[in-house]
Amino acid sequence: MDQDTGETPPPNAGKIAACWARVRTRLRQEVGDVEYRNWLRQMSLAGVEGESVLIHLPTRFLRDWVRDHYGDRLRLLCQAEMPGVRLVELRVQAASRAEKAAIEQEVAEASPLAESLAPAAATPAMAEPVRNDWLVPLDPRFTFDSFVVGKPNEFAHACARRVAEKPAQAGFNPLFLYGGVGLGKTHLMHAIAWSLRERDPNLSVAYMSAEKFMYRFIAALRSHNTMEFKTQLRSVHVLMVDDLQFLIGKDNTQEEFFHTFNALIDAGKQIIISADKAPNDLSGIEDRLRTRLSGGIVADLHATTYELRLSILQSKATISGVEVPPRVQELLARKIASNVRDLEGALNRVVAHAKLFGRPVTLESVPEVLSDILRAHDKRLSIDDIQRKVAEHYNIRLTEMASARRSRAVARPRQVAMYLAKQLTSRSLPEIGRRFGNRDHTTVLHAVNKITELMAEDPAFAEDVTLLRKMLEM
Ligand SMILES: Nc1ncnc2c1ncn2[C@@H]1O[C@H](COP(=O)(O)OP(=O)(O)OP(=O)(O)O)[C@@H](O)[C@H]1O
Repeated sequence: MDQDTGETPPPNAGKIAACWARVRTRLRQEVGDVEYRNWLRQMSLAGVEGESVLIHLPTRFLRDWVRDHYGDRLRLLCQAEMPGVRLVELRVQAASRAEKAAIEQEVAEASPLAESLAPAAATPAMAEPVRNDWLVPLDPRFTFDSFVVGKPNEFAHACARRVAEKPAQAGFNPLFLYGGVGLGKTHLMHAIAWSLRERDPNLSVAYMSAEKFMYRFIAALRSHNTMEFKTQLRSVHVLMVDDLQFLIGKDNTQEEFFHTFNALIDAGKQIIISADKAPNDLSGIEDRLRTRLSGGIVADLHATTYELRLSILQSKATISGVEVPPRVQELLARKIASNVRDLEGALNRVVAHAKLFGRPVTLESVPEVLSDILRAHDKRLSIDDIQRKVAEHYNIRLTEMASARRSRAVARPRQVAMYLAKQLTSRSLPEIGRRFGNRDHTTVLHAVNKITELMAEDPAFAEDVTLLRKMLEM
């Protein structure tokens, strides 16, 4: 009689149990103790039905994990040990008391390697994930769906997707994301977390900034509660730490992070780190930590390209529900090249303005709404730039800008260039004159007045000059 269930086991149950024990042993030998302990030891044999072996696992996440990572191997071992068996069926069901006891027994007999893990890491985490709100403040906007992929971020994005689909895979652990400010590191980390939690709500995913890690650690030290801090962190399945560069020079916190990192990686948990630089360029980080940080995959987010900025604007404009004409998107994508955060900020302001005043977004209204932002991002236009662009536009030689020739074919473009130099740079009239073949400031003034006049008289000419100006401003 089974003491746990009160049922009489079927006659061949002993034989099947022995076969199952051999399957487990062989699996353990093949994958190693650490991997076995993390992913496989909670399997329990539920029986054999026809040609199928039924195996229970306590959570959907574990069931999927075992199926995806060990399914084939498990089937082959079962076929080898149990004649007549062709299939393995994995089901989600909590283990009975007897099964739990067997698992505990197995943990007690675990290898020296498993026992040498930091004590807190030995907590069986899979069945009872520790939930701590401070570990997971995720931004609902930062998902894979809202992340726009382009050349500069496609590798980092592909790595993030991979980790979200198959966490803790060899070669992808840790995942180290780096890049300049506002390029999407945090966004990608949150997207991984959302994706993992969507697939298994029981999975405990911890996301925190390195700064938060430090404050929590210091608070734990002060309250003599470091054990709880360690236990909380080491019981998670996936740990994400954002802006690791914050730990530079914080020796004690770095040391603690190093131990947490090791304990989790050795226990087969996934770690995701972000920083502003690649591990090798993070000066002030201990060499041993640097080495471990580079031990998985390192992916960088490059500065955005015009095309990516445009795609991001298109995507965010659609979400905003306000019509943002393509020309306005092009203007913003050209002007605000620093990072996505700034680009988003500019778009948000344009959208908020349109909603508040009920006015459409136009190419004319944007420079006004964003005057401060655009000024800050203005590339300093030089008189050289203007002369080159104007000469190119009117198909004359650049040297004509400074020549003494007075024929209309060169004099008018020269006047346009002087006019634009006055409009688009902060140079004085005498300074501009000097750059146009040492002309007097009154000649520049005359050019400015003449062009203003012609623009008022001739719409086609005005359009031409306005176009030139826009091209220069972009
Ligand atoms: N490819 C992208 N698609 C959509 N939005 C993006 C993309 N890249 C960045 N963003 C947005 O830009 C903003 C800044 O991104 P995020 O906070 O992830 O940058 P970061 O690299 O973590 O910056 P920091 O180094 O300052 O922490 C966020 O609102 C994010 O949603």
